[in-house]
Parts: sequence; C-alpha cells; structure tokens
Amino acid sequence: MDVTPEAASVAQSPRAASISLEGIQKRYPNGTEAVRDLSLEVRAGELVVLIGPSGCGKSTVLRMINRLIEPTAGRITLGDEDVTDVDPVRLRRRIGYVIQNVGLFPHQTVRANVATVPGLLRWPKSQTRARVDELLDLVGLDPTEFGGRYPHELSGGQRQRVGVARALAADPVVLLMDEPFSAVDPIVRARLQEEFLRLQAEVRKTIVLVTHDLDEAVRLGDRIAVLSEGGHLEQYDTPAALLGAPATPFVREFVGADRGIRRLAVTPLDREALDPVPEDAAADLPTVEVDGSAYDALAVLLTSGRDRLLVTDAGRPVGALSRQRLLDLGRPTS
Ligand SMILES: Nc1ncnc2c1ncn2[C@@H]1O[C@H](COP(=O)(O)OP(=O)(O)OP(=O)(O)O)[C@@H](O)[C@H]1O
Repeated sequence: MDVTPEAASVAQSPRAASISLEGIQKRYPNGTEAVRDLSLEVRAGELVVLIGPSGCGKSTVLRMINRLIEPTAGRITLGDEDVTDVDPVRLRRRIGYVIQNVGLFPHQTVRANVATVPGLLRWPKSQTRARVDELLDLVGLDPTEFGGRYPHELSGGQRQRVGVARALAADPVVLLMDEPFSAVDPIVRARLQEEFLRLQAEVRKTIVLVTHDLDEAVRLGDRIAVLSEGGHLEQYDTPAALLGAPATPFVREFVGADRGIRRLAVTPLDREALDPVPEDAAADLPTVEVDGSAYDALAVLLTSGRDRLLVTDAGRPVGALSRQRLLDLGRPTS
C-alpha cells in the first residue's frame, strides 16, 4: 500500500490532528479588524510558528483555534471536525494551551496543577497520578522533588516546564503556545527551547506557537508563517526557505540584513557539497561533526583562524570545507 508522507505522519501520531483555517476573519466589537482573511494549513505532528510585528493578530489567531475568541467569518477544522460544531469546553480539553508566565494556579501544588484536565475528565486517581509523574519526568522535573511544591517555590524555567506538562496532561491533539518562553532569561530560554524540541520529537503533537523572536522561530519551526497587520499571511515556508528567499519586501525587512547568518544555523553540512579530504594537511585542520550546521562550521573556522576545516562523522573525516564554500551556503538566493 502506498502511504503519502502526510498519511505516514498521521499514522505515527494518531493523537495529533491537522488544523485548517479557511478565510478566517475577526472583527472585535469596537470595530478593530484584527484578522481580515487568513487561510492556513497545519499538518498533523507539525510545529508551526506564527511571527509578525506587535498587534498583527497572532494571539487572536491562536485563540480562535480553541475558541477563546469566536471568528466573525471563516471555518476552522481540527482533523475533519469543524471546531464551531464542538462544545468549546470539550474542545479546550483536547487542545493544550501554554501562555507567557504560564498561568499556574498559585495555591495548588505542581502535581495538582498538572492534573487539572485529567481531573475535569474524571480520570481514576491512580491513572492521573501515573500520568502526572510520567509528564513531570518528560519535562525534566523529578516528581518526588517537585511534585509537592507550589509555583512560587519554582524558578521561571521550572514553572514553564510545569505549564508544558499541564498542557500535555490529557494527551491533547493540538498544543497552542503563546510566547511560551519569553518570560525567562536568554540562557534558560535556549535550554528550554532545546528540551522542547526533544520533547516534541517524542510526543509529535501538532503545535502552533506564537513568538516575537525570529531566532526562536527559526530554531523551533518546521514551518514559519510571517503575518503582517490584519493577520495578512506574507509568507509560509520552512525556516531555510524563508531566510533564503523572502517572498515580499515586508518579509525581507522582517528577517533583517543578518538573515545570511541565521540561514547558516538551519543549513546542514551537505556531504555531497564537501571537498575531498586533503591527504597532506588533514591532520592539523580544525574539525566539525557532519550533523552540525553551517553555522557551527563557521564558528569553528572563526575560532581557529583557518580557512578550511575537516568535516567528520563520529570522528572519521568525510570531507573538507573551505571558508568561501561555507559563506556561499549563507548567501540568500533572492
Ligand atoms: N478584545 C479586543 N478588543 C478590541 N481589539 C482587540 C482586542 N484584542 C486585541 N485587539 C486588537 O486586535 C489587534 C491584534 O491583536 P493581537 O493581540 O491578536 O496581536 P498580536 O500580534 O498577538 O500582538 P502582540 O505581538 O503585541 O501580542 C490589535 O490591534 C489589538 O489592539
């Protein structure tokens, strides 16, 4: 039987649903047209980032997906189900929601916070307890050490992890995240992002994440939707395509003059593009592992002051890369 890549990804993640927005509009009662006419498809198991300037309608879009806000026109479907046909409270139990500063219940322990939705769904106590422990482990918090603490007894990063665990508790088909990592300092943020990518590789949820931070979008997104005022979709593409070929002047300006550097971070070291291992000088060249990015290779070159490096696979040389070749990788195509 032939299986399309999309069907295969659904098969591997039966608990993730695709999302489809068709001609969505939101006009607030005061007349503000926050979103004029937006159509967007998110595949099951995909992590899509919404990015754009302040006020362009990102949060409005996110909150229409779980019906915290009702669209004034258009259709939103999860899998093959129209969300307007579903009771909003039931809908929200199938959609995890993580917001900036997390919104944990301050007078409840970490365990009780994570158990919120299983509690509403009246899961048996033993099942809830097992699920809560499993999730705390999954987000890197030891349940024995942290389960009984209150939110004010945690660091910002730990609170953020509890927020993610809580959102995943009832195995939602979709996870919506609004600036989830913006309340922590840059170092914690980078670590949370890395952990989050590992977590996503394991749980493979359909995720829509809103951020202001282009580096975060490039690091996390399978695809990035760049929005301008009124929720207008300027470009919807992979990070490499977005940085390599901005589709409109707005996107070009938004991704900035340093997009070449950013692009290196999402450019893999293509084995086909490597020069042969030089027989004479290989021993004293600096090295980078082949599963790193072109950015990693550039960092090695800059630190070493050399103009060529050796690319290795588990320590064994597989090719060489010159500085010029490396810089060409970051050159935008338009
Ligand atoms: N309840 C509301 N009533 C009226 N206008 C609103 C309401 N909520 C948001 N808006 C307006 O809708 C537009 C989009 O707001 P939204 O919060 O979706 O933008 P955003 O892109 O998420 O912004 P930010 O990045 O600053 O969080 C803005 O002009 C905002 O002022």
